[in-house]
Amino acid sequence: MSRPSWTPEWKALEDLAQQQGALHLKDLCLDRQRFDLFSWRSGALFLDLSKQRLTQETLPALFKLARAQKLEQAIQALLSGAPINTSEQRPALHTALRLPADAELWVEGENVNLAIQASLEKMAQLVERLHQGQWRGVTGHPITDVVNLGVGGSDLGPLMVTHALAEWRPEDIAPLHLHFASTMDGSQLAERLQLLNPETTLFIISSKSFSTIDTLTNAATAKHWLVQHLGQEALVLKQHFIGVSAKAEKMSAWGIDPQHQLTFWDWVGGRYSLWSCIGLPIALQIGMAGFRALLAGAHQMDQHLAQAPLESNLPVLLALAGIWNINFLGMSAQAILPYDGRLKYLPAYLSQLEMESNGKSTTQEGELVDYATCPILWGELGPNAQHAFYQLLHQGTEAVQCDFIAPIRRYEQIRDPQARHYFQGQHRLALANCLAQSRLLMLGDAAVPDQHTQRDAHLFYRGNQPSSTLLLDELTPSSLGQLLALYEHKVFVQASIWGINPFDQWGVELGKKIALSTEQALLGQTQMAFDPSTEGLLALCLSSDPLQGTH
Ligand SMILES: O=P(O)(O)OC[C@H]1O[C@](O)(CO)[C@@H](O)[C@@H]1O
Repeated sequence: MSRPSWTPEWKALEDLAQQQGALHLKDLCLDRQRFDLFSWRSGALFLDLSKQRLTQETLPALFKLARAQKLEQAIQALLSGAPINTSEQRPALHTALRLPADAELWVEGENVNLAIQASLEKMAQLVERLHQGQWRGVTGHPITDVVNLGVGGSDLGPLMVTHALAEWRPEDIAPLHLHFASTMDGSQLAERLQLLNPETTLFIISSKSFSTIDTLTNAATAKHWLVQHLGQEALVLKQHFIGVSAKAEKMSAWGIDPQHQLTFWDWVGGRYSLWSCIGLPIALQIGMAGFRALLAGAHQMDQHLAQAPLESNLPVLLALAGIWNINFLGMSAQAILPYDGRLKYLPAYLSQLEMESNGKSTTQEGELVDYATCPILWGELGPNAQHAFYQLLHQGTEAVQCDFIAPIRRYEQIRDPQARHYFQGQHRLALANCLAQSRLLMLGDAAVPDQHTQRDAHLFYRGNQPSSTLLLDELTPSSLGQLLALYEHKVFVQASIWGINPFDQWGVELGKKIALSTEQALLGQTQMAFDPSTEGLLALCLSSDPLQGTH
């Protein structure tokens, strides 16, 4: 495939950007048709791009670029299980994980859905035992607390969804509290262990590779804590650990009972794995029925991706708006701004999804790109960010594209009418702020005509910051599944247009290797020469290491 930047379609977009670069959003939105022209619905999601700096010429030109880059064929290759992760010679089949139970997907002579359904079944049995209070620790007490030990995709997805859907916890299950510990320095685990009872605590060691040092170090500390309090190492391993990984042999070598191992496949990328048994904490939180509803929502979006024409295909539209901003309007930052506290961990999850997937600078053909790829993506709950970094969005020097995300309806399940009244009032306030902020970012101080009488420069809002608004009818397992699959596919569409592989992450490997040799130096076990800066810092750490001599 030719580089996108060498195609006539790219050149046409550059010309368009030259002609339209000076257009301000406040002028574009004089067109009363704009909302109808630039908004679309799929299932429970409504996407509004009318606050993007798009015109009626821009989108068709972007569709031409997408077609020139063979986007439709790329989507087909993704969904059919073609080996599109070329640097690791395998498919990226997270979409297979959410197929309906009776669907078939044949990849290299095997219907992969059989193994997927069997894995879900084993997961359901473990969930059932814990929900019924039948899983007991070594002293015979039922498990009440489950700690997920994992990092990256083995932490961020389950953490985010578990938090987002906490209200969907079935009422008729045994009390079960979920906790997450990811950081290698042990701070989260140390804090948790102080509050937990070893007799009633179960750990999930969640690691696709089962070789991630962060997770294995936390797991070793957890095992030591249990054995210290309960003795009986063999029983502790059996009764207090579940393993989730693509490497069954490594779980067995660590000591996890095969009955308590859940396995998945190399063709599920870590950051795309919440749909697999890595999603065990989600199923523990919302039950298997809720977990299956999440999968079904994602499948609905997969079908939309496969079937909708590019012109009304939500992931394609979201991706193309991003391509326009990044490659033709020169924006290198993107903010994720949910206006719902339940989506607190969505920005961190999307940071991994987008930046680990598309933070690349070589094409699939091994050439250096001569265009920008993934922007720096960060975010925070919108209402909190208003009191933190929105100042930069409104008056800083950076152009930032923003994604505003909110449910339309909330708190309908609260039975007490008075409490419902107060909470729905709070949600209305959040929605009002969401719409007001995107409007102000678009229009600048033209949003408030009186402001024009102010001449002081420090009061000036320039506006023209583009944003997308994503409204969910309400936040449910299904709508969240649709939203997450939307972003997964947006990432894939952008990667396809940029000609990069979104499914590998070689850029994180070297850091892991050199951390090992650096740890050797901190243990005083290497004569290896470092650079002067690192040597200076190592010397400082070594001179005050309380563990020196005890290793
Ligand atoms: O599940 P694992 O194998 O422990 O990996 C955790 C994370 O580490 C990474 O490989 C990056 O180091 C991520 O891609 C992955 O989600």
